[in-house]
Amino acid sequence: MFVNVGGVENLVEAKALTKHFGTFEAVRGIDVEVRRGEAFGFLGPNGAGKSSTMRMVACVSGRTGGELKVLGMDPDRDGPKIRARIGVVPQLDNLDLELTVRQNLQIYGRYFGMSRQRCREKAVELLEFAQLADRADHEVEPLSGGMKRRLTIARSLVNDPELLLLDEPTTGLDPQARHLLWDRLFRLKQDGVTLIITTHYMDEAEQLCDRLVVMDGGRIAAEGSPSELINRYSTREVLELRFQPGAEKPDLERFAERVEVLPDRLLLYTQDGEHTLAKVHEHGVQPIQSLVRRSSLEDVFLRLTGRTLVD
Ligand SMILES: Nc1ncnc2c1ncn2[C@@H]1O[C@H](COP(=O)(O)OP(=O)(O)OP(=O)(O)O)[C@@H](O)[C@H]1O
Repeated sequence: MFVNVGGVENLVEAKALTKHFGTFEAVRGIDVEVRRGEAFGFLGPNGAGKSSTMRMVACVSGRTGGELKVLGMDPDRDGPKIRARIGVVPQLDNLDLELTVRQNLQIYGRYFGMSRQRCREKAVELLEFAQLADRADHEVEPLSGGMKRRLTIARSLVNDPELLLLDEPTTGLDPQARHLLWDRLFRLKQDGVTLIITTHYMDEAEQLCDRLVVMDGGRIAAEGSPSELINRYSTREVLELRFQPGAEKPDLERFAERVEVLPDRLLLYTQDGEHTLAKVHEHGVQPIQSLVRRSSLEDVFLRLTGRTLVD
C-alpha cells in the first residue's frame, strides 16, 4: 500500500499535478496528500480548479502533467480498479428521475456486479442511511433538492467505497437540508470513510474538513486545518464597519493589525473587536453599523487573494 514516512497511509497523493484545456491551465501544479480517515477539503471560488482536480482523482479525466496516485494506484493505468473502490458524488445530481428511489440504488449496485439479492439488501441499508425509507417506492422527480442529494450520496455508497469524492455537495440547498446532509457526512467519517469535498462555502469547510487547501486560479494558496489557517492568516476577531452610502471611508489603519476596504464596508482585523470599536468611537468616527465577529476562512481567503469568496 501507499505508506509515507510517518506510517500514515495516503489515499491520494498528487505532485505538481496539472490539467490543461488547450492552452488554458485549469490546474497549475498542485501538491496534495489526503490521509486515510480524514475529511479533506478544496475551498475556492468558481473556476479555481476544484472540479478539474476532483475529476482527475475520480479517474474520469486524465492529467496533463505531474504525478497522481489514488489508493496507491495510477489513474492512467488502473482507472477501473480505482473506480471500483471509490464513490463519486458529482456537482449535479444525475439520478434516473423515472425510477423510484429504491430502483436508483438497486440498479447502481448491478453496475458493480453485485447480485440482485445483495442489491436489494444494500438498498434497504442505504435508504435508512439517507433517511429516505418512507420514500423508497416513490419516484425521484418530485423529491426536494436535499432528498435528491442524499439519494445521490447513498447511491455513491453502493460499493462500500473507502474514499468518497463530493463536488460541491450542498450548493443550492436550504440551511436545514445542508445541516441534515452534513450530519450524514459526519456519520460516514465516523464509519471510517475518507471524504474529499470541494466547496466555495467557508462554513461548510469549517464544519466538515479536518484539513483543507485554499485554491485560487489553479494553484494552492495555503494548506492546513481550518483553525491553523485562521490563526496563521487572520486575527482572533474582526470588526466590520458600515458607513453612509457614498461617504468617504475613514483611515483606521492605526486601530487594527490590518484593514480591508470592501465596497460596502471596512474590516478591521484585531484581537479584541469591542476594544477596537471603543477606540474608533473615541476618535469621533461614527459608523452607521458595527459588528464584531470571530475570524473565518472567508477572512483567510481575502488575506490570501485580496478577494472575497462570494465575488
Ligand atoms: N472541459 C473544459 N474545457 C475548457 N475549460 C474548462 C473545462 N473544464 C473546466 N474548464 C475551465 O477550467 C477552470 C477551472 O474549472 P473548474 O470547474 O475546475 O473550477 P471549480 O473550482 O471547480 O469551479 P466550479 O465551482 O465552477 O466548478 C475554469 O476556468 C473553467 O472554465
